[in-house]
Amino acid sequence: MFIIRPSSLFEIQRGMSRSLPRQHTFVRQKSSKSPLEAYELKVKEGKWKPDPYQEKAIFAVNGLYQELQAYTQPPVPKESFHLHSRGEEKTSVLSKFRSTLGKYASRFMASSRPFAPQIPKGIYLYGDVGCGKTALMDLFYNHLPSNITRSKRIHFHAFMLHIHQSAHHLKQVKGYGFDVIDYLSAQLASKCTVLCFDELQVTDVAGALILRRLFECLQKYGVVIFITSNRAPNDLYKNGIQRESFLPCIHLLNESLNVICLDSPNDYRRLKSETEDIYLHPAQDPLVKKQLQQWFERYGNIRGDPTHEVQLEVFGRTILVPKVSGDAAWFTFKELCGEPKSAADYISLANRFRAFIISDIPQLSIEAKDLVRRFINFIDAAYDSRAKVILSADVPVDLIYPTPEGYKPLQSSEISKKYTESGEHSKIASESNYHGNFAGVEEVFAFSRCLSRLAEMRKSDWFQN
Ligand SMILES: Nc1ncnc2c1ncn2[C@@H]1O[C@H](COP(=O)(O)OP(=O)(O)OP(=O)(O)O)[C@@H](O)[C@H]1O
Repeated sequence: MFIIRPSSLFEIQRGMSRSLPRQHTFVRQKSSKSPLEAYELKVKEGKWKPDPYQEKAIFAVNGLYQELQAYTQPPVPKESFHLHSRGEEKTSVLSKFRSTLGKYASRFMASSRPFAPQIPKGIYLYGDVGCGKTALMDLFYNHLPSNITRSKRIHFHAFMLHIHQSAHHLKQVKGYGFDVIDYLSAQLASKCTVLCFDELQVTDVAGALILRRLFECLQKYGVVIFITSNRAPNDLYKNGIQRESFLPCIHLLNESLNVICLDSPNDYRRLKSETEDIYLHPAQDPLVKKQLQQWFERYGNIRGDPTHEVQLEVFGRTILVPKVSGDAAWFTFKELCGEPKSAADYISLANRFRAFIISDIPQLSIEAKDLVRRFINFIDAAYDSRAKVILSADVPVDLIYPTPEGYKPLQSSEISKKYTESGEHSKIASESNYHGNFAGVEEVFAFSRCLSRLAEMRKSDWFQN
């Protein structure tokens, strides 16, 4: 048994940034072309298919590029990112006066215009799965004008994990009166003029509240934001608890960003091409079991590194990886998703292993939100690190969880009826604590995105590198 253990909080935080998959630490390719020119070239060279929906969006993206050519971000006020000045402000009369003035000023700014003057409107690009949102964002990011020297492109999920971690640490050091999000935004603003967030989702009330404050602060410090999401701003955190406290954030997104719907019907991940037979069913079939073992041996190193257990330590917790050989890990679905695991856990796993075998996936009922959410988080992490994933399930992979086409919200009475059904699968499925009429609606959409990713991850060229 091996234990991998970061030694200190510093290590954990460094580990966090090191543990971000390649896509999160995205390196910008510099280019003299505009995003529009780069797009046209891709189509001309036949690398991309012509798509009128994307063309409309790329014109708007190019408009932002042109505005950025004339934009200079105002310097971040020094006191905004000094930990000490904030903590010490309470002591003198003068600083009390300054602090009161500051509060009035910030209240005024927050209510009327919480962003730096002349900041170009960023972009909020949303649409269905696989229609090219990230691809267009990447075109923008890789073809920023030469005057924009500082930029970041971050996967939203990983970014929020980082914010939660840093906020937790800062609150322990500075106490609860400290405006953590403003401080972190100032830090970020001092490092980037343009910030690209890929795949924004809002799934919990804490995230919703952080987001609102974060966007206010980033705009105040003159950071131009580009967001991609599967949801329109007005549909974010729909049916969420205390949604009313998120409405100002929606208002801010609508007001300060150019909201573009990429309503293309194309899911480019599903374009026909050679695929591997890696999503196997039924899981109990001896042939399926044999095939899984063969895949494990193909990516493991059975002779040099016989199958063993590994304990991986992530942020002070231990994740047990029951079967490991070389860079391959094998979990049953229950081991991977049957108990609480965070997105950070899955990101760490995806960074450590090159290939995953996930066996015995049951067909989940709609109320098995926690289980499917963990599975989706795992696939997201594996996709971002380009890991190979081989699955066995009771049913074809498309049927593991309902998709929007087959979705019908359950009434509470139907849910309780399902809970009373006996058997292993209904036991797994009954873990969710949800009791409303919209059980699993977010997860249904998230799962269809997950299927789009799985479609790309079974293509032969995914397996070639
Ligand atoms: N016009 C196009 N022609 C061919 N392939 C394309 C085109 N646009 C995008 N793609 C490819 O389609 C795949 C999916 O695109 P992308 O990741 O940008 O989708 P997305 O809208 O961000 O999906 P999701 O919502 O699931 O994250 C990528 O491999 C991308 O390079």
